[in-house]
Amino acid sequence: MTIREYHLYRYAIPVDSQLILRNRFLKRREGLLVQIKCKENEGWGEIAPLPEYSTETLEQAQQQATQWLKDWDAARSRNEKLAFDGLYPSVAFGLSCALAEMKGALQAEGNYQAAPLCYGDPDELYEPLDQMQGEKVAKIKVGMYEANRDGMIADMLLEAIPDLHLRLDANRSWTPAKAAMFAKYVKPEHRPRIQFLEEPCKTREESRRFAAETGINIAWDESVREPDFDVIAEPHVSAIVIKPTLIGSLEKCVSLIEKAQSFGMKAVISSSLESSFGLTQLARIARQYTPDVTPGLDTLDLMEYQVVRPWQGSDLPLIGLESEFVTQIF
Ligand SMILES: O=C(O)CCC(=O)c1ccccc1C(=O)O
Ligand SMILES: [Mg+2]
Repeated sequence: MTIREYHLYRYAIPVDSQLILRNRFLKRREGLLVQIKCKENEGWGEIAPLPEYSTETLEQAQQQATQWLKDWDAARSRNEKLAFDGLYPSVAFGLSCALAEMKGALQAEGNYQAAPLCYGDPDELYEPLDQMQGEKVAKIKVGMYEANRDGMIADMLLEAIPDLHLRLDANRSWTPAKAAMFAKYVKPEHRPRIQFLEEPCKTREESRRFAAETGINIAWDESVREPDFDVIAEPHVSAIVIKPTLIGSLEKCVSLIEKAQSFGMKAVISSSLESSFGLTQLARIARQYTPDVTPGLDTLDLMEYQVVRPWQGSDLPLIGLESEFVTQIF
C-alpha cells in the first residue's frame, strides 16, 4: 500500500446565475473536487474558478492542480513540504483546504447562518429574516435599477424592521451623482444600520468620498483582489469581503482576516458560487476565523443540486461522486 493517494473529480451542475452575475450568463457551474490521503487521514477541497471573475479557466486550474499534486507527492516522499506560491487563486484555495482538512486544522462545525441575499424584491426578505436567530442581517444587491429606488427600499426595510442591519452591494456601478441619489433616500438616523455598502463607485477614491459625505460605511470587495490593495485602517471602511476562491490559499485568506481584525474591521467570508461542497467549507472557515461575523454565503439556491456535502437546512437534492454530473479524472 502506498502512503499517499490523491484523486480529482470534476462536476458540472445546472445553475441560474443571471441574478448574481448581472448580465453574464452561466448555465452550468463547473469545478473540481480534490481528495488527498496520507495514511489514515484524508482531506478534500473544491477548485472552482468563476468565469468572468477568475483569471484562470477550469482547464488551466485542472492542469495546474494535477501537476501540483504530483510534485507534492514527490516532495512528501523526500519529507519536504510544497508551497502554494505561484498557483492560481482557486487552485491554491482548494489544495490548501484539502491539506488543512487532512491535518485536522479545519474545524468541523460551520456557521450556516448566512446573510439572506435579495436581488431586488424586498418582500423576499421578510420570511428568511423572521427565521433568523441572533443578528438580523440581510444583503441587497443594488445598482441594477434606479438608485433612488434602491435608496427607498433600504430605507423602508430599516424603518419596518427596527433590529435589522443591512449590507448592500453596488459592485462599482454608481457614478458619484447616482450614489448621492441613493443616499438622499436613506434617512440619516437609519444610516448607522447599514453595516456596509460594498464598492458604491467606479473608483476607490469616489467610494471614499461618498462614505465621508454621507456617513454610510463602505466595504472593499473587488478592491481586495487588485494587486495594489492593502488592508489599512480608513474612516468609514468597516469591512473587507473575502472570496477565497478568488483570493488564494487558506493561509493568505487568514492573513487578510487577521489584518482586518487588527484594525477593528469586519472580514466577511463570502461565496464565489461554489457548490454546496465548497460552501460548507467556507461556512467552517467563517466560524473558525470570523466567529462574530455573519458570512455572505447565501448562493446555494441558484443551483439545482447539492454536491457530495449537504448544506445544513437545504432541501435541494444531493448528488454523489457516482452521479452523472460528476466525472473522476484520476
Ligand atoms: O457576497 C455575498 O454575500 C454573496 C456573493 C456575491 O455577492 C458574489 C458572488 C459571486 C461573484 C460576485 C459576487 C458579488 O459580491 O458581487
Ligand atoms: Mg460584492
